[in-house]
This record gives sequence, C-alpha cells and structure tokens, in this order.
Amino acid sequence: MTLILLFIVSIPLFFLNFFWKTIEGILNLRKFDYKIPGPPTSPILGNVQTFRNKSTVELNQIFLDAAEKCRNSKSNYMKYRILDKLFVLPLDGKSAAILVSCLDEFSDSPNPIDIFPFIKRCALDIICSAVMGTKVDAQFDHNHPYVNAVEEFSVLVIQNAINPIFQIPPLFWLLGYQKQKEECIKVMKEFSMNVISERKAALDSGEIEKETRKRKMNFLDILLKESSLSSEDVRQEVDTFMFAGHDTTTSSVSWACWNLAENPEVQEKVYKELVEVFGEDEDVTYEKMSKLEYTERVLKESKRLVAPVPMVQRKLISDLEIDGVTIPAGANISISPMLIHKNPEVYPNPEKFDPDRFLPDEISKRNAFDYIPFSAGLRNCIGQKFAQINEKVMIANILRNFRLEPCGVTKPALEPIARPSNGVPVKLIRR
Ligand code: HEM
Repeated sequence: MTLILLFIVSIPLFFLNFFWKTIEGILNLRKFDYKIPGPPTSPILGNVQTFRNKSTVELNQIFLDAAEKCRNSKSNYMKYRILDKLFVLPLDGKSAAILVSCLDEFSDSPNPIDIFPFIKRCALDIICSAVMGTKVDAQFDHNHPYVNAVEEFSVLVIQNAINPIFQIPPLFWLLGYQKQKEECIKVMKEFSMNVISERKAALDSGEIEKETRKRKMNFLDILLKESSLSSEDVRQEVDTFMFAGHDTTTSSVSWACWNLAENPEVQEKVYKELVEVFGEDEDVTYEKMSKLEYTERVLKESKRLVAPVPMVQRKLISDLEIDGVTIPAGANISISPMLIHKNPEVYPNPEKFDPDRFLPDEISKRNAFDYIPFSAGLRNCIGQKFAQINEKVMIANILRNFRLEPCGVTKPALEPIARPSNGVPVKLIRR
C-alpha cells in the first residue's frame, strides 16, 4: 500500500520536475510583459499563440543560451585572431568542382531538380576541410555517419525552435527525440574528437609540420597550438564553426541560385563576367574572385532579399528607449535583418532583386546598419570573409557550367536559418 502511495505521489513530482524550467522561464518573461507594447500575452501560454508557425519565444531562448555559453568561453578573444588566418586558407575549388560533376547528371533533363541538398553537401565538405582539415566526402558518401548526424541534428534543432511541443521534456523523451538527439551528439562528438586526437598526435610526432609558411594551417591546427585549451574546448570551438558555417552558407548560396534563376537577365550578366574573368582557365584563385564585382553585388543583394539568419537575439543589459518606449534591462530582444533589409525608405521597391543597390555610390547613401546579414557589433559573424569567398567560388562553378531556370515556387521557411521551403527546384541547362 505504502509503495502504491509513494508511486502515486511521485508521478506529479516527476512531471513538476520536468516542467519546472519551463514554468520558471514563463514567469521570468511575464515580469517584462506589461512594460512592452505588442500583442497581448496569455497566462502560461505567453506569446505562443501569436508566434505559432512563425518565430517563437523558445527560439529566442535557444539563441540566448548559445550566446551565453559562447560569451563565457575562454577562447572567445582568440577567435578574432583566427579569423584572418581562416581567410587565407587555400580556396577549396575542388569541392565546388565536385558539386558541378554531381549536378551534371541532371543537366538537360526535362524534369526539375532540387539543387538544395547538393549545395548543402558541398558546403559541408568545404567547411569540414577548412575547419578540421579532414574530408568527409559528403558529396559522394551520403551515408557518412557524421554527415547523417549533422543533418539529423539540424532538423531536431529547428523543430526544437519552432515547435512548442518539443519544449515539453517528457513529450520530447516519449516521442523518442531525446534518444535520437543524444545519438547524433554522440556520433558528432566522437567524430570531431577522433579527428582532433589524430591531428594532435600527428603534430606532436612531427608527422605533420607545425606552422610553416609552406602549409597554411586549418582552424583546428590553430586551436591546437593554443596550449591553454583542453581537447574538450577545442572540440566545442570546432563544432561551433561547423554549425555556424555550413547551414548559413547553404542558405545563402541556395537563395543566390534561386534569385538568379528568377532573374535571367542578371544571370546572363554574371555569366558574362565569369567568362571575362576565367576565360578558358579553370583555376579558382583569390585574384579572380576579387575581380567578380558584379557577382559580388548579386550575392549581397541576394542576402538582402533573404537574410540567411532572419533574426539575432540579445539580452538588454540596460534600459533601451526606442521611439519613446522603454524596453527594460533584462528583456530578450530580437533584431531582424530580414525586416531591416525590407525597409522601403532605405530600399525602394524592396521585393525587387536589384544588384545595383550595392554599387559603391548607392552604398554610401545608406547607414552601415541598414544591411546586416552577418549581424553587427562585437558578436557579428566571425566567418563572414570566409563565407563570402566560398559563396563566390560555388556560384562561379555552378553558373559557368549551367543556366538555371526556375520551376515552381519556394519561400524562406521561418526557421533559425532561412531554408528555402521547397528547396531550389530548377532546370539545369548545360552551358
Ligand atoms: C553566408 C553565410 C553566413 C551568414 C549569413 C552568417 C551570419 C551570422 C550571423 C547573423 C551571426 C550572429 C551574430 C549575432 O548574434 O549577432 C553569426 C555568428 C557566427 N558565425 Fe556566421 N554566418 C555565415 C557563415 C559563417 C561561416 C562560414 C562561419 C565559420 C567558418 C561562421 C561562424 C560564425 C561564428 C563562430 C559565429 C558566432 C560569433 C560569436 O558569437 O562571437 N559563420 N553568423
């Protein structure tokens, strides 16, 4: 009898324990509710109704937790030094060339092909070799355990951000997602840890020469040189770069392809520029990339039209007054590059795709904060130079080989990274 009683009492306690964090979070948020103008919030549910299928308060929390962790990381300062080095890595023209050969199979087919997964696997290959100095060959080996784990985990993170059901730990667990998440993390951790240990051993034994002028170092080598970092610190940094780098680049290149497909006259101008700069020479060099001025404007305009990171989050450390409304210190706020980029006072006819908005004269008329695809301030994107050069390499390879024709419709999904909801459905016409 006592056992049964104990069992009955323990069930609500068990659930209260699971829910406590959620309840605490809601109570904390409600402290600020009444001071902030905007859609009314209901008890317990808060803004869930308003944000359902759009963005969520939970989404904010995920970003805030990540930012908090990063802020406390001891290698934070170091990242800024690494940035320059990451930029001078040899260009990865090989991965982009593989992308072309993978797409070639579908060229001139009467059926449309979604090129989004191809771009994603190429971005993963590029980032893996730049960050870890290793190959996962995602473009060939679609069943590579690391690649599968990264993809599965990304889906779970997105679901976690947009689906309030995922915020209820017992449900998350009961539906089997917790186990799936843990397995993905295990595979990813083991993979990066193995790469780190092997690289460390090779560096220590002299099998791979330490920093030399001949061999440009990858991100992992630079981290391993920092004696203050434990292997776990290094792993966390590597994983951050992997995750911050590959989905964002995928989104950006995908939208550039889509916008080019939808704007054939712009696409032809890019192709003309590529022919002028490359001629018959296949080699991808920094010099050639710097000459692709029109292509650069196209990529910038594409990130204006669809910001790959639609929102960034901050926690206010002091009161902030905007237009006579005070937002109190401690509030979580979202800043939306997506909305800022569509301000008609700054960008007339904002839905129009017009790369000439990024001619030097036009840029000089605007405030620097009118265009923030990589965010702004101290915590802006650390990989932006690296990202921009790789975007160019991928677009140059695709467009030199294919003409893109749009098929169907695709829209930015309201997720932490603006994935095209319907992929990038195009016809590939061989040049
Ligand atoms: C087109 C591609 C990319 C876009 C649009 C993009 C955009 C962003 C944005 C908006 C942030 C948030 C900053 C904030 O909270 O204010 C960010 C952070 C970050 N990005 Fe990128 N990113 C891209 C590619 C990359 C790449 C390729 C890497 C690594 C090689 C990278 C590494 C990072 C890191 C480490 C952070 C966190 C910085 C910090 O917290 O100090 N990103 N990125």
